[in-house]
Amino acid sequence: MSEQTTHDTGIEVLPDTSDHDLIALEATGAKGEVLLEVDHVTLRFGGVVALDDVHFEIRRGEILGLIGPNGAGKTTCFNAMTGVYTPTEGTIRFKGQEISGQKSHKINQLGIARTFQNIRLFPEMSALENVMVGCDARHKTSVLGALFRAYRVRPSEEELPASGIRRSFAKVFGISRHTLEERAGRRRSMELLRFVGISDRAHELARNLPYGYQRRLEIARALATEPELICLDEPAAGFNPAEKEDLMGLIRRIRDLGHTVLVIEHDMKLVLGVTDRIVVLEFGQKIAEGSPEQVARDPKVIAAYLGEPDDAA
Ligand SMILES: Nc1ncnc2c1ncn2[C@@H]1O[C@H](COP(=O)(O)OP(=O)(O)OP(=O)(O)O)[C@@H](O)[C@H]1O
Repeated sequence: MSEQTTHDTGIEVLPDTSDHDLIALEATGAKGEVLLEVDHVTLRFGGVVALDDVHFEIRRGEILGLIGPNGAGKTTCFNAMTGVYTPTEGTIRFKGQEISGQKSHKINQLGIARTFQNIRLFPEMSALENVMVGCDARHKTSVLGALFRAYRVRPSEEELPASGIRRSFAKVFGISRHTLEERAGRRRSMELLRFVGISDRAHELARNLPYGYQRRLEIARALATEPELICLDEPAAGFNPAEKEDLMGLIRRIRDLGHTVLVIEHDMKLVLGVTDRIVVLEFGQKIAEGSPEQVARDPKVIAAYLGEPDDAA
């Protein structure tokens, strides 16, 4: 791992995070196939039509940007996809299965994780513990199994204690599945912290971490649930240009690990620079969809979102 560095400007730059031992997500489908489908979704809050017959697809392996002016319906769309709201009309399918109306934790188990515009961490837990909570969601041991260490399994050579009576005991009686899962979760959580570039403060309370670290910690925690689709809600909010540059690299590396990425972002440079495709909303309706180049040239997008045509360049 390289050391944390500082630009001449005094801007803190996080270390290169490409050096990690994370194993890529096991592929459960072909790259490019439809992973999630927002199928003609309308969502009303009383008289407000937050989403109006919105239809688009997210393909496996891509980085899709969801953009639009304030109040366009982006967050509502995220919330509908992650079980916070149920569409008034239309449906949402993930890997062909209808997920609209399902509970958030169930949708997470199916393989969708998200971060929030306003960071939501466990402030009194350490960075590492926050990520371990995400890993726990993948554990097989039940609460009773964990309490009574009910299931014991034969450990591999690396999983055995180094020496002494504990090693002999573990060889004869095995190790509880809960203990092994906990150790594996701790190892993986540390790798995830390294992956997002904040392992140097793994043991600090989340509430004491600098803002940029907290944002990355949210991403690490979401990744800990091993999502096939990770949804990032304004991940660059409050970042300086150097941090935005780092974030673009991180988003690409998340995709390279096998995750599909959906990103809501206001920063056009970041969106145009990192996404494969972009969907544009305005007043709850989809007004454009295409490659960053196509979207940046689209007169409707320029008028609605980018302001003057010069801004789109
Ligand atoms: N819980 C709610 N109750 C009533 N209206 C809501 C609710 N959530 C969102 N809205 C309205 O729905 C519309 C879409 O809001 P939404 O937050 O999805 O937009 P957005 O594109 O994410 O905006 P921003 O970029 O400002 O976050 C807005 O008019 C908003 O006021």
